[in-house]
Amino acid sequence: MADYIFKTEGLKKEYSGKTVLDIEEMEIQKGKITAVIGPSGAGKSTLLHLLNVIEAPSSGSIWFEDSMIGHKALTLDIRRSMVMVFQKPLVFTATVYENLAYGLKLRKMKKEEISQKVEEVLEITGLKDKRNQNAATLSGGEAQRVAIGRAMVVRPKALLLDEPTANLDPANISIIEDLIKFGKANYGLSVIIVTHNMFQAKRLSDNTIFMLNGKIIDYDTTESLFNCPKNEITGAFIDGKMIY
Ligand SMILES: Nc1ncnc2c1ncn2[C@@H]1O[C@H](COP(=O)(O)OP(=O)(O)OP(=O)(O)O)[C@@H](O)[C@H]1O
Repeated sequence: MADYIFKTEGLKKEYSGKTVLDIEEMEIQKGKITAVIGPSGAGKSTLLHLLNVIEAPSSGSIWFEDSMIGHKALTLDIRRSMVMVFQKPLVFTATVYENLAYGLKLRKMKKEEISQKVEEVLEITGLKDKRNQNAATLSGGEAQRVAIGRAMVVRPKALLLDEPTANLDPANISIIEDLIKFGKANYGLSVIIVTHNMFQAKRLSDNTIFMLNGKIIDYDTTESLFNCPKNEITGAFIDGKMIY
């Protein structure tokens, strides 16, 4: 088995003839948390969309473990092995419990197993007291905890997070970061998180990718990238300087 969860080669994305993503080669390590940082418009969300097969690349190839993936080659098994969570939490107008149980019911899991898995996630999301509340009435932070809990409860192999804690308060950010770490430690999740929060990237990730103008400028362990960046532009960016 490959030691990467995703691998790409010659990945390019163009919109109306303008190249917004151009990555020669990239591997995302399995079982690790990888942060993607970079200024607005660098192509971070585009990269996640391509990995999640929400959008097709203009050219290039993507592998999920040992399988090449794309719109024409995506088995249900692989589709269910990766889940993406967006900045704006998506919840169904149903109880918190029903939201968390949804994906498990879809997989035709036994009631007792669903209950056991949902109880664990209710505990780690801190939503036990809200189990019967309509998720549509939750606060933004609680709703995002439901969205990430729902993504994790089905035990995907990869969790793709696009700025999941933007606009949330420190308490919710802390719960969500603990949730992500729990998923890595207990479910063996591979996580890719796009974040504008440098402190979050440092706190949470094993590896960090720095993107600029659609390209990967730096890709290193988080410790090396933040403590001794090999690239001058990376250093300037993480110091909060304008780089464009
Ligand atoms: N559907 C689209 N049509 C045209 N251009 C697009 C489309 N989606 C993204 N782009 C462009 O691609 C570039 C990269 O966008 P992307 O959203 O990936 O950047 P980002 O690094 O995630 O930015 P941010 O941090 O602001 O979310 C931007 O210039 C954006 O305007």
